[in-house]
Amino acid sequence: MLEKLKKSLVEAPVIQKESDGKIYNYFVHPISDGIPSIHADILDEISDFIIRSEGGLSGVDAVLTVESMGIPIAIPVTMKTGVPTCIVRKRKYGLPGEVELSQSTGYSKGQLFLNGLKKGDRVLVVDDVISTGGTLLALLNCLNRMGVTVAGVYCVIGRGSGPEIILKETGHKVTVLVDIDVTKDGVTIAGGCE
Ligand SMILES: O=P(O)(O)OC[C@H]1O[C@H](OP(=O)(O)OP(=O)(O)O)[C@H](O)[C@@H]1O
Ligand SMILES: Nc1ncnc2[nH]cnc12
Repeated sequence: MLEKLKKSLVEAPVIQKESDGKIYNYFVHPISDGIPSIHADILDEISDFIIRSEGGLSGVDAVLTVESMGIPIAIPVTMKTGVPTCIVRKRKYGLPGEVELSQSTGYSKGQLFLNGLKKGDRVLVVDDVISTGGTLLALLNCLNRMGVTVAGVYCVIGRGSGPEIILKETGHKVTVLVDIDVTKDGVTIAGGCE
Protein backbone atom coordinates (compact mmCIF):
# COMPACT_ATOMS: atom_id res chain seq x y z
CA MET A 1 0.00 0.00 0.00
CA LEU A 2 1.16 3.56 -0.80
CA GLU A 3 4.23 2.08 -2.49
CA LYS A 4 4.76 4.96 -4.94
CA LEU A 5 4.73 7.47 -2.08
CA LYS A 6 7.18 5.42 0.01
CA LYS A 7 9.59 4.89 -2.88
CA SER A 8 9.65 8.61 -3.67
CA LEU A 9 10.25 9.54 -0.03
CA VAL A 10 13.46 7.54 0.36
CA GLU A 11 14.76 9.30 -2.75
CA ALA A 12 14.10 12.80 -1.31
CA PRO A 13 17.11 15.08 -0.69
CA VAL A 14 17.51 16.81 2.69
CA ILE A 15 18.54 20.45 3.16
CA GLN A 16 19.25 22.29 6.39
CA LYS A 17 17.13 25.26 7.43
CA GLU A 18 17.96 27.52 10.33
CA SER A 19 15.28 28.94 12.63
CA ASP A 20 15.72 30.52 16.09
CA GLY A 21 19.37 29.42 16.06
CA LYS A 22 18.43 25.75 15.54
CA ILE A 23 19.11 23.59 12.51
CA TYR A 24 16.09 21.84 10.98
CA ASN A 25 16.59 18.93 8.56
CA TYR A 26 14.09 19.67 5.80
CA PHE A 27 13.32 16.98 3.21
CA VAL A 28 12.46 18.16 -0.30
CA HIS A 29 9.76 16.04 -1.91
CA PRO A 30 7.07 16.39 -4.61
CA ILE A 31 4.23 16.24 -2.06
CA SER A 32 5.71 18.66 0.50
CA ASP A 33 7.39 21.04 -1.93
CA GLY A 34 6.31 20.32 -5.52
CA ILE A 35 9.96 19.53 -6.31
CA PRO A 36 11.04 18.15 -8.72
CA SER A 37 7.41 17.67 -9.91
CA ILE A 38 4.12 16.16 -8.72
CA HIS A 39 3.02 13.05 -10.62
CA ALA A 40 -0.63 12.08 -11.02
CA ASP A 41 -0.10 8.48 -9.90
CA ILE A 42 1.01 9.54 -6.39
CA LEU A 43 -1.92 11.96 -6.04
CA ASP A 44 -4.23 9.17 -7.20
CA GLU A 45 -2.80 6.76 -4.60
CA ILE A 46 -3.15 9.32 -1.79
CA SER A 47 -6.66 10.52 -2.65
CA ASP A 48 -7.97 6.96 -3.09
CA PHE A 49 -6.59 6.07 0.33
CA ILE A 50 -8.21 9.07 2.06
CA ILE A 51 -11.57 8.63 0.33
CA ARG A 52 -11.69 4.88 1.09
CA SER A 53 -10.73 5.46 4.73
CA GLU A 54 -13.46 8.11 5.11
CA GLY A 55 -16.28 6.10 3.50
CA GLY A 56 -16.52 8.40 0.48
CA LEU A 57 -16.80 11.53 2.68
CA SER A 58 -20.54 11.17 3.22
CA GLY A 59 -21.88 14.01 5.39
CA VAL A 60 -18.73 16.12 4.90
CA ASP A 61 -19.31 19.74 3.78
CA ALA A 62 -15.72 20.64 2.90
CA VAL A 63 -12.21 19.30 2.53
CA LEU A 64 -10.18 21.80 4.55
CA THR A 65 -6.50 22.39 3.90
CA VAL A 66 -3.71 24.93 4.45
CA GLU A 67 -1.88 26.64 1.59
CA SER A 68 0.28 25.95 -0.20
CA MET A 69 1.17 22.28 -0.26
CA GLY A 70 -2.08 21.01 1.23
CA ILE A 71 -3.83 22.15 -1.96
CA PRO A 72 -2.63 19.32 -4.27
CA ILE A 73 -3.76 16.83 -1.61
CA ALA A 74 -7.25 18.29 -1.26
CA ILE A 75 -8.10 18.91 -4.91
CA PRO A 76 -8.04 15.26 -6.13
CA VAL A 77 -10.33 14.39 -3.17
CA THR A 78 -12.70 17.11 -4.35
CA MET A 79 -12.49 15.92 -7.97
CA LYS A 80 -13.34 12.35 -6.97
CA THR A 81 -16.08 13.05 -4.38
CA GLY A 82 -17.59 16.41 -5.35
CA VAL A 83 -16.95 17.71 -1.79
CA PRO A 84 -15.51 21.24 -2.21
CA THR A 85 -12.08 22.32 -0.98
CA CYS A 86 -11.71 25.23 1.44
CA ILE A 87 -8.18 26.67 1.74
CA VAL A 88 -6.75 28.37 4.82
CA ARG A 89 -4.69 31.22 3.34
CA LYS A 90 -1.55 33.05 4.42
CA ARG A 91 -3.12 36.32 3.16
CA LYS A 92 -5.66 38.51 4.92
CA TYR A 93 -8.87 39.29 3.01
CA GLY A 94 -10.79 41.18 5.70
CA LEU A 95 -14.10 39.58 4.68
CA PRO A 96 -16.90 39.40 7.28
CA GLY A 97 -16.38 36.34 9.49
CA GLU A 98 -12.69 35.90 8.58
CA VAL A 99 -10.81 34.15 11.39
CA GLU A 100 -7.08 34.77 11.99
CA LEU A 101 -4.80 32.17 13.58
CA SER A 102 -1.08 32.01 14.36
CA GLN A 103 0.92 29.22 12.75
CA SER A 104 4.23 27.95 14.05
CA THR A 105 6.32 25.19 12.42
CA GLY A 106 9.85 23.96 13.15
CA TYR A 107 11.24 26.56 10.72
CA SER A 108 8.70 29.37 10.39
CA LYS A 109 6.04 31.49 12.08
CA GLY A 110 3.16 33.40 10.52
CA GLN A 111 -0.52 34.22 10.41
CA LEU A 112 -3.22 32.16 8.68
CA PHE A 113 -6.69 33.34 7.62
CA LEU A 114 -9.78 31.16 7.47
CA ASN A 115 -12.79 32.17 5.36
CA GLY A 116 -15.83 30.29 4.13
CA LEU A 117 -16.76 28.09 7.10
CA LYS A 118 -19.51 28.53 9.68
CA LYS A 119 -20.72 26.96 12.90
CA GLY A 120 -22.21 23.52 12.30
CA ASP A 121 -20.14 22.76 9.17
CA ARG A 122 -18.43 19.36 9.04
CA VAL A 123 -14.94 19.24 7.52
CA LEU A 124 -12.26 16.72 6.63
CA VAL A 125 -8.84 18.25 7.33
CA VAL A 126 -5.98 17.22 5.01
CA ASP A 127 -2.38 18.43 4.78
CA ASP A 128 0.87 17.33 3.17
CA VAL A 129 3.13 17.12 6.24
CA ILE A 130 2.83 17.05 10.02
CA SER A 131 6.03 17.76 11.91
CA THR A 132 5.80 19.77 15.16
CA GLY A 133 1.99 19.80 14.82
CA GLY A 134 1.99 23.60 15.26
CA THR A 135 -0.05 24.29 12.13
CA LEU A 136 -2.73 21.69 12.82
CA LEU A 137 -2.95 22.57 16.49
CA ALA A 138 -3.70 26.21 15.67
CA LEU A 139 -6.25 25.16 13.03
CA LEU A 140 -8.06 22.52 15.12
CA ASN A 141 -8.30 24.86 18.13
CA CYS A 142 -9.74 27.52 15.86
CA LEU A 143 -12.34 25.10 14.38
CA ASN A 144 -13.33 24.08 17.89
CA ARG A 145 -13.89 27.72 18.87
CA MET A 146 -15.95 28.28 15.70
CA GLY A 147 -18.19 25.24 16.32
CA VAL A 148 -17.01 23.48 13.13
CA THR A 149 -17.03 19.67 13.40
CA VAL A 150 -13.94 17.72 12.31
CA ALA A 151 -14.81 14.43 10.56
CA GLY A 152 -11.17 13.35 10.33
CA VAL A 153 -7.59 14.60 10.01
CA TYR A 154 -5.15 13.22 7.41
CA CYS A 155 -1.49 14.11 6.85
CA VAL A 156 0.29 12.38 4.01
CA ILE A 157 3.76 12.50 5.59
CA GLY A 158 4.53 12.45 9.32
CA ARG A 159 7.81 13.25 11.00
CA GLY A 160 8.23 13.97 14.69
CA SER A 161 5.77 14.08 17.54
CA GLY A 162 3.01 16.23 16.01
CA PRO A 163 0.26 13.54 16.05
CA GLU A 164 0.78 12.77 19.78
CA ILE A 165 0.67 16.48 20.62
CA ILE A 166 -2.53 16.92 18.59
CA LEU A 167 -4.17 13.92 20.28
CA LYS A 168 -3.24 15.17 23.75
CA GLU A 169 -4.22 18.80 23.13
CA THR A 170 -7.35 18.36 20.98
CA GLY A 171 -8.46 14.71 21.25
CA HIS A 172 -8.24 14.35 17.43
CA LYS A 173 -6.49 11.35 15.90
CA VAL A 174 -4.27 12.35 12.99
CA THR A 175 -4.01 9.62 10.37
CA VAL A 176 -0.49 9.74 8.93
CA LEU A 177 -0.17 7.83 5.66
CA VAL A 178 3.62 7.40 5.86
CA ASP A 179 5.83 8.12 8.89
CA ILE A 180 9.45 9.04 8.19
CA ASP A 181 12.69 9.76 9.99
CA VAL A 182 14.79 12.58 8.57
CA THR A 183 18.49 13.13 9.25
CA LYS A 184 21.04 15.22 7.37
CA ASP A 185 21.88 12.01 5.45
CA GLY A 186 18.37 11.37 4.12
CA VAL A 187 14.89 9.97 4.69
CA THR A 188 13.94 6.52 6.00
CA ILE A 189 10.46 5.00 6.33
CA ALA A 190 9.48 4.58 9.99
CA GLY A 191 5.89 3.33 9.65
CA GLY A 192 2.45 4.42 8.61
CA CYS A 193 -0.85 3.03 7.33
CA GLU A 194 -1.08 -0.53 5.98
O1 LIG B 1 3.59 20.31 11.85
P1 LIG B 1 4.22 21.61 11.47
O2 LIG B 1 5.56 21.83 12.14
O3 LIG B 1 3.28 22.77 11.70
O4 LIG B 1 4.58 21.56 9.91
C1 LIG B 1 3.64 21.22 8.93
C2 LIG B 1 3.25 22.37 8.07
O5 LIG B 1 4.42 22.88 7.40
C3 LIG B 1 4.18 22.89 6.00
O6 LIG B 1 3.65 24.13 5.62
P2 LIG B 1 4.48 25.44 5.41
O7 LIG B 1 3.99 26.46 6.41
O8 LIG B 1 5.93 25.17 5.35
O9 LIG B 1 3.94 25.95 4.01
P3 LIG B 1 3.92 25.30 2.54
O10 LIG B 1 2.78 24.31 2.54
O11 LIG B 1 3.63 26.49 1.70
O12 LIG B 1 5.25 24.63 2.29
C4 LIG B 1 3.14 21.81 5.78
O13 LIG B 1 2.40 22.05 4.61
C5 LIG B 1 2.28 21.89 7.01
O14 LIG B 1 1.20 22.81 6.86
N1 LIG C 1 9.02 19.71 3.47
C1 LIG C 1 9.30 19.50 4.74
N2 LIG C 1 10.45 18.91 5.05
C2 LIG C 1 10.73 18.72 6.31
N3 LIG C 1 9.99 19.03 7.34
C3 LIG C 1 8.84 19.62 7.07
N4 LIG C 1 7.91 20.07 7.89
C4 LIG C 1 6.96 20.61 7.13
N5 LIG C 1 7.24 20.53 5.83
C5 LIG C 1 8.44 19.90 5.77
